[in-house]
Amino acid sequence: MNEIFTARGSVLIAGVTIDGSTVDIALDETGTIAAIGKDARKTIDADIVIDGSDRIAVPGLVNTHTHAAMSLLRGYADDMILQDWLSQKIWPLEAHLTGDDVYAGTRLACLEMIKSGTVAFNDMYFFMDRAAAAVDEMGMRATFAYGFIDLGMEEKREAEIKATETLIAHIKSLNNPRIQAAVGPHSVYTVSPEALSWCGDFAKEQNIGIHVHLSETEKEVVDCVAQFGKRPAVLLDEYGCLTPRTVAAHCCWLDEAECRLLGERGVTASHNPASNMKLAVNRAMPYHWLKQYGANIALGTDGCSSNNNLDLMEEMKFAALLQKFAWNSPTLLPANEALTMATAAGARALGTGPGTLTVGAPADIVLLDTRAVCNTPLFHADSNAVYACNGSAVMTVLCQGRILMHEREVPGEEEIVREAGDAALSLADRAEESS
Ligand SMILES: CSC[C@H]1O[C@@H](n2cnc3c(O)ncnc32)[C@H](O)[C@@H]1O
Ligand SMILES: [Zn+2]
Repeated sequence: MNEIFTARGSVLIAGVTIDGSTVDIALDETGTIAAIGKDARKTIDADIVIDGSDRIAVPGLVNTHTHAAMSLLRGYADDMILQDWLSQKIWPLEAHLTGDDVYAGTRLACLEMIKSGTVAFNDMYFFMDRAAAAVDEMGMRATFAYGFIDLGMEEKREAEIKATETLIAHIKSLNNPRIQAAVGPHSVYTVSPEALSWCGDFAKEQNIGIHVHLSETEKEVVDCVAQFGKRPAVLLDEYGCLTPRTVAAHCCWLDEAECRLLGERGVTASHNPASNMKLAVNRAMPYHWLKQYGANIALGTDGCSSNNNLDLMEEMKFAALLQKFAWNSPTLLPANEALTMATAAGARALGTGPGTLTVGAPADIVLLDTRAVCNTPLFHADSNAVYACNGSAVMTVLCQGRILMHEREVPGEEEIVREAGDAALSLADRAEESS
């Protein structure tokens, strides 16, 4: 293995481009940005030197909504409407998932995210202790929520409460600053009011975040109003589930008052444009209202079964294009805002630092290839990053100062891909046999 992956200590990224200027970035032994500037190399005696020529440095990307191990379900069921897709294909297959599957699927997801510039993600799924083990090995950051679904059944609710408590105790016991826990009520259509209330209280008691799907489809809103006499965001708020540490995924069908509510509560709205377009949810997240009312607006891919990849570079372009198209405004969501959604807003959502390249920030850094076709010509780096490039322009990735990928090499790639491929086939076979 290239010793750049095993060496530890201070790092110098020499002569890299940031905002059109050539600078050095010096990282200390704790993985913090110690200095940025023309002479930053003089501030440290670097143990590791990365040549930054022909590279643009941007902050590491943050994926604020995914189900990482669904990488195993990539291409398993496409071109369906959401409710049928979940109830006929996804949930029956997920019933056969094992902890080993989630470990293999999460490693594959981490590999894919690292290769496209993502350093941190917000995950909601099952067997999350195994997902956490995978993330620890891969060197990324993640926040894990057990996907809580009780469907109004008391017995199931008790089991989901236990599973949530067990996961959170486990994650806290790891005492790993890269790995955090959240409470994960799946949605207002799968979680009872009693359970939502428990989730809100428990998140507050544990001082952790909440990860929830919100207003993904019109049906969700119509059914919620019919059943509870209020819209989904209002219902979540009533049970204490809208907080500054809540990440609400999708938010497609929010009305203006709900956007104001999310802004007032300091909630993060995670925009998932590829998944929304593929599942044809028929309305784009109202970015303009959420921005107007001060919500934190970040970006997510959703799972690999509705995207079907985890490339947040691509997702920035989908976000900018979908917003312009849906709201008939070519000036909406310009490239620099798409980059902010994928970096600083995501980092704020998960509490992983400022999500900027600034002194004192965690060294979560991505180096893009200036020689790539997508960066030629290079009039505006933000424009190229959002509209022209995808994850293949990412050359080097650091998380907390540790080099996770260099010159597109990630240690263990072949084995990760092979094991995940085998796990996916075996999972599909087990589901097939039992049907
Ligand atoms: C209980 S863990 C998460 C749960 O959510 C399912 N899921 C994946 N994508 C979506 C989506 O777009 N909307 C709703 N639910 C989704 C996933 O398969 C798991 O069962
Ligand atoms: Zn989702």
